[in-house]
Amino acid sequence: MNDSRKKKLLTPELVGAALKDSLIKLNPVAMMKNPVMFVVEIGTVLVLLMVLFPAAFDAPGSRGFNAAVFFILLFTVLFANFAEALAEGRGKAQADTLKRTKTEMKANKVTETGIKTVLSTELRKGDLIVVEQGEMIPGDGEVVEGVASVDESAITGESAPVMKEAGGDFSSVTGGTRVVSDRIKVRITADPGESFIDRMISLVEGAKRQKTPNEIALNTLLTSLTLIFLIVVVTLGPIAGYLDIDLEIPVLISLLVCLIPTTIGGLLSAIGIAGMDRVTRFNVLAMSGKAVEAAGDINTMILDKTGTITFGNRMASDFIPVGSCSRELLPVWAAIGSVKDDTPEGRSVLDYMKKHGISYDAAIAEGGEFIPFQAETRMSGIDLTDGRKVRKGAVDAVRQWVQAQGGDVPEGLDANASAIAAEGGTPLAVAVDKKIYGLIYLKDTVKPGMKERFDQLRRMGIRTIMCTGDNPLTAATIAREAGVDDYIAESKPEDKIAVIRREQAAGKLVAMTGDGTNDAPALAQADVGLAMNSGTAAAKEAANMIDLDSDPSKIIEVVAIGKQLLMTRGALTTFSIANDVAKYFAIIPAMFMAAIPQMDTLNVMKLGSPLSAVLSALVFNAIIIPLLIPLAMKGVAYKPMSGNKLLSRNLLIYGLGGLAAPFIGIKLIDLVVHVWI
Ligand SMILES: Nc1ncnc2c1ncn2[C@@H]1O[C@H](COP(=O)(O)OP(=O)(O)OP(=O)(O)O)[C@@H](O)[C@H]1O
Ligand SMILES: [K+]
Ligand SMILES: [Mg+2]
Repeated sequence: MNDSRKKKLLTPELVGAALKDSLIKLNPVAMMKNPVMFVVEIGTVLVLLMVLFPAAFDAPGSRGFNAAVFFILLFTVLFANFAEALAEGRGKAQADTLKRTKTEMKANKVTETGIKTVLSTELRKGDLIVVEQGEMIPGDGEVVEGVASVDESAITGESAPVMKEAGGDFSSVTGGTRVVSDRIKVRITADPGESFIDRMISLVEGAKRQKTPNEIALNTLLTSLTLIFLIVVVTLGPIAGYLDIDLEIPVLISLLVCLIPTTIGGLLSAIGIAGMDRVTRFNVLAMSGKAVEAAGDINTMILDKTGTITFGNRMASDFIPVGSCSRELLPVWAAIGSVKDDTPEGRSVLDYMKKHGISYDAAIAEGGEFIPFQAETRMSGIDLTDGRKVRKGAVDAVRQWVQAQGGDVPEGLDANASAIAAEGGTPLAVAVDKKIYGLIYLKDTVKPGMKERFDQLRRMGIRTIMCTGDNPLTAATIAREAGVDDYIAESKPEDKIAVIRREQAAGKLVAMTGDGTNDAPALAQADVGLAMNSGTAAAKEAANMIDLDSDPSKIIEVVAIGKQLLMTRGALTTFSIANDVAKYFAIIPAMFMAAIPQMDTLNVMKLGSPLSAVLSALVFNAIIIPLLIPLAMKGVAYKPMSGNKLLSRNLLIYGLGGLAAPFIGIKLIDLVVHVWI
């Protein structure tokens, strides 16, 4: 998949398929979706009828000229179709590659009577399966038991295997990937036909591609312009008749086609498709073009800390006893409080014990009531059968829990917690009933290169806010180290949504990246929600983009592509309309010159003859479309700078360029055409 994604823009196969598709797209039913080009198609058919049956028309004019007009018009439509077909082609090719990886697989389904081998297509949401080392994971799901390394290259193109484990934010697995070591039990989360690969196929195929609100608005504008020029040209006939000038229908049709915005009309959908495709080539799946466009206008970005800005494997790296607790006792209670905690943090406590050969009596925990970690309480633990309650969690949460029972806070707790936090670590307090025993030092590191990436975002005019459930001191340290603009500590899932809503209420567009189930509501609320592929199924479901490489800083590229998409569309619209204005000056004087000699002052271009003027303008109008296909596909050049600067620069280049290009182009074409007629 990744290989095909990075393929060159043009291959002979892609061009061949696009040529064929351009003919198929001539079907008027399909053409009607693009009103500008549909008008050109109707004109083409009319002129063809005049070439074939001149006797049926009042003033058909010269047959040779009409035939020339017919061919140029036909190519105008074909060029526009070709642009769209070419943009769609890469996605179709990718979809074919994906479909080939989607073969039927065997699955080991867990049933009441034991493990049964079934076909992957028989699996339904909620089914439990077991996947052994070397086997393909037969469907999307969440690991409910075990840890395994999984080769996800089929979807991400990345050959290094990734760890998947029950409980945490790294529990979701994708059908079609392979377990390279160990064995996991997986609960299936998607019915057949609704899997991640299925969604990916329909995405790259563009099967569900819908016009974005921006595209619809632009289309309405282009259609209105077309309608206005249609009225102008239709009324021109009688006016010319009154002045005793014969304007034949093919000449009027040519004039109309030159005046209506065919350049942008022909390239509009190619620009949108190519923008989506550029996002895909960065290994990001965008669920809609709307999401990509929204990314181009983002003002604020919300990121969570653990796993996004840091690596996210918060591991117990040290134990710091406080008060009268001994160095030996603290890890034991921490471990007893973690025996059933299958979050990465909880498991890391048990790993520490194993690694350092510290033994403890796990039997104490037997029969106890496990208290799972919750983002709301920020604690986890166990209520033992003898009545003792063990808790570990965020320092202030545990402190409050102890104080509520009338317990005291030992000296040194805060100082030690602050010391851990100041290093960017997360301190977890451990308590049994009324007594706090000490701290677990959870270590995590900031991913490299974060500072540069946030600098880049700042230059694009985007403010970054880190939202974390962690304490204010740890949050401040990591925020400083990573270089975010602002941070919010001790935030619960609803706080993230509140921040997003607050920004949105101030008229800002908000992007959010996340991977956890607790991020899902915020991902859904944000204008651009980018979920990590490593994240939970809930997060991926809620988001409108998924990063296959699970690199949250990738949002920077997505924003750049979104901006580039909006700019490309704006630039080509400006160019197209400026072009049409210039064509007006080429054709109108030439058409009326014979009858109104004063028109000659307007005839700045001094074209060979009225007929060669019309043909030259029409040829220019047609060939500008294929000439601009590379720009439409690649997008205009983008550098991080303020929106206003970019806008004025583009207006200058594409507005003035659009005015000048036809004068030069039409004059050159006329020099050649004039020789023939
Ligand atoms: N397994 C656990 N048991 C007890 N407490 C935990 C556990 N995991 C985390 N905590 C505590 O709860 C706090 C909130 O954790 P959580 O994972 O919800 O943060 P978050 O909202 O996802 O933010 P971020 O991912 O940005 O750090 C942590 O800072 C830590 O103090
Ligand atoms: K035009
Ligand atoms: Mg988290």
